[in-house]
Amino acid sequence: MVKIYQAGKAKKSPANQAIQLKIDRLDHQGQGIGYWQGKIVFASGALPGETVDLQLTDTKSKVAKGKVRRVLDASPLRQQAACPHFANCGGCQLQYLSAEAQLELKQQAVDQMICHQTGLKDLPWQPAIRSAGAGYRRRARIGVWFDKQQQRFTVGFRQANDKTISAVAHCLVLSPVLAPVFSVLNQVLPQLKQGSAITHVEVLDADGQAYLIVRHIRALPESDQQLLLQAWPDAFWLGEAQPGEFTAWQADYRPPEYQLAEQKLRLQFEPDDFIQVNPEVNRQMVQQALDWLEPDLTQNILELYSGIGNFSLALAQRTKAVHALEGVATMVRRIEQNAQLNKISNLTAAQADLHLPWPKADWNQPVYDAVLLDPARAGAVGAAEQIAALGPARILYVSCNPVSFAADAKLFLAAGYQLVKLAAMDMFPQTSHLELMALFRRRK
Ligand SMILES: C[S@@+](CC[C@H](N)C(=O)[O-])C[C@H]1O[C@@H](n2cnc3c(N)ncnc32)[C@H](O)[C@@H]1O
Repeated sequence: MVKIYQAGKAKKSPANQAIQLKIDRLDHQGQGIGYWQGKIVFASGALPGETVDLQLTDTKSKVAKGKVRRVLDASPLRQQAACPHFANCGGCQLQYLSAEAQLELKQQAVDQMICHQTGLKDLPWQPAIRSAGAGYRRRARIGVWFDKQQQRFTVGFRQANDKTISAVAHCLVLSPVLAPVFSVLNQVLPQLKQGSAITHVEVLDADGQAYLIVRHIRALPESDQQLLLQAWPDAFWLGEAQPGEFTAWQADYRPPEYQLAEQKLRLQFEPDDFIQVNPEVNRQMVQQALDWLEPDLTQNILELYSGIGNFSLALAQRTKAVHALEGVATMVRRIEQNAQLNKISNLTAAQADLHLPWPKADWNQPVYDAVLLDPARAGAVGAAEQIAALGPARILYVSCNPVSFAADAKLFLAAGYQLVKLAAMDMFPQTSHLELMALFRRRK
């Protein structure tokens, strides 16, 4: 089909427009909200009560977005960001608030959003699970960029809303075990023959043992591998030539694992398996799931989105039987291996895409006392109705996205469940993200 070019009306670029805005409240993504010329305006970097000089980046008929250029009247909650990379790095958007204030404002914003979406009032909030504001991340992706013209490497994180890598020498939220990564890479990369083949390095702190997974788009010669190994000999090093294809570089390599000390459990995993990023919050979260579900040895539990068995093993220790479903087949094998490793025999697992209509299967029967689900950010797309159709007395929902949680909660409420407990879990301090745990009970 021939496309005829028609010149549209010249639009005024919003990029040049700056406005003064009074901020009313924070939204669930940590952005300030204000009103201007009949539009709702989302102001990144602004706090409730502040007046800011805002650079508009996008305007539509009813909505606009912008970035704070200058705070004209600051909130008493505003503080100096602790990290020198705050202005450029894409990671920790809320550092201009204390960890306490971040959690309080995030919970308030999520409360308003859930009430608005579900029609509920007075949500049954329980005490939040808190976290240290620094050094909590056990996993991160460190970007590597080679500038051909200047023959120079940049090691760091992607800048906010940008593909450019911003040089970082120290990361506030990364586990201290992984802190050497920046100096090690900066020192060794220029010595490599094929250093420009490295696009990023994934780092992992598995209960104190550092792992470095080097993603390279061309083969790395043996001599380059040796230089990397020598630069941090206590770490385990792996190469990743293709996404998901890992080669351990050391003969004494052992797969990463973490422990859940309260439950005396060990969980092994592979470098690309999902694990919860904040080990201290994860430990408390698993314990809280047990406390809220109160499993006993007469109960059958269905667990959905089970990953490598983070909740499954702990549940199986306290119940008659747990059946775990997970979309990634390799992680299903990992649950089974982890069950063996911990001598647990009442846990079964299977692979299923839970967002498709569920098949007729032994596990798809209304025989469960409780269902635990912990979906990815998209939420339980299409699964919520199928869970409710099984009719468990209790549903425990762990969510990393309050928006998809609110949509699913609405479906559970409509299917006859009551929200009886809700708690924030500060899994990602300094960022706008908030993890939630909710307990639903079927009305009699
Ligand atoms: C937030 S993680 C939780 C994993 C585990 N509960 C934990 O605490 O480590 C979500 C899990 O859901 C799985 N998943 C994502 N989409 C899925 C789908 N459509 N069907 C089944 N599993 C899915 C992912 O592979 C991942 O393991």
